[in-house]
Amino acid sequence: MNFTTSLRDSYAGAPLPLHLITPLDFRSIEALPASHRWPDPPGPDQSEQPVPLVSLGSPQAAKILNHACREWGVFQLTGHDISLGLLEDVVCHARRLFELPLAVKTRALRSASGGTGYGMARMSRFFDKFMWHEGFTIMDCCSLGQDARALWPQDYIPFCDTIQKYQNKMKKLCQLITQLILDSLGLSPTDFVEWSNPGTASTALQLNYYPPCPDPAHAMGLAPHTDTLSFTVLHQDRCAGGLEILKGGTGWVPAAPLARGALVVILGDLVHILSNGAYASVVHRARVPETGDRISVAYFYGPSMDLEITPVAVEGEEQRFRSVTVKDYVKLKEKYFNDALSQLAAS
Ligand SMILES: O=C(O)CCC(=O)C(=O)O
Ligand SMILES: [Fe+2]
Repeated sequence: MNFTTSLRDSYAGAPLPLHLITPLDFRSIEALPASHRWPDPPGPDQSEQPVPLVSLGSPQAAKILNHACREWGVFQLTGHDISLGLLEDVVCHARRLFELPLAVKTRALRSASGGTGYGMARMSRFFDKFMWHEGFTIMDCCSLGQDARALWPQDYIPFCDTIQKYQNKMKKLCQLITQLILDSLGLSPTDFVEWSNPGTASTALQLNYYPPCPDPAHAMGLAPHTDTLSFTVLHQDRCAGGLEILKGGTGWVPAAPLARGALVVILGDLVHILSNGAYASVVHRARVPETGDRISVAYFYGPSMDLEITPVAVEGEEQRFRSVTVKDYVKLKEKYFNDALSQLAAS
């Protein structure tokens, strides 16, 4: 029998009420409702240097990655082998999904204690206001088939095929990124096997949709948060009005793709813990575009839920965090959200 916990199981203990799962029917809205109006979110700082660019295979890659992880907690990635065609296909399928009527999308609604399917961002319960966002989360092929069949009973296969192809490619890319990150922290090949075993890795794919908004300046696409696992690989369908990251000492910095097909890699809490705080787990948010809609595709990647993470020892430096298993950290994040890291502080 397999006792290994999956990412999906770890949500089962915290059921959500329906009003925190079902998004608004955005297409029927003519003015921004009070429930979705955020008190003047501060705007981005356009003067900051752009997010560092790591080109896989370039002789500078390791050096730029090291700098980006320490100073930014985010980098753009080019030189990967995810084709523009596949990136476009996955966005096309996401658009086809989000353009379905709400009554059809709710056939694949996330269950109260589930992690997969259609619905609001899970973090909605931590905020007073609702976000201008709809999401669709995929964790394994079993729920993917079931949800896709509920959406398109006669025609679900093309969606499943594209998603599976994208997940397979992403998993391989994430193994490579994990290796680069662990190398840069001076960890060994044994650590790499533990952190990036494709058979036990924790992964989730999240399709994000930000519909056209009557008052984008006062709406919030995704509220400020850090990602929980090792890192997230984000594909954005357009360059305007989207991802912003909070850079220490500067403020919000836009992180639109610098080149066609450039992916954004956002470091998460697990790498922050592993690096004893040296690598930033970057706070980020998504704004709503001024015009039109926006789609982003986030692939969350981490090690087995059973792996125990202990910060790397650096001579002369105190250990900032207690050791924690991935599954216990996911539980802490579910309970404390943006305060989860401080719960782990070594006393
Ligand atoms: O849509 C974006 O740019 C951000 C998405 C994101 O942060 C997430 O899905 O966790
Ligand atoms: Fe995120």
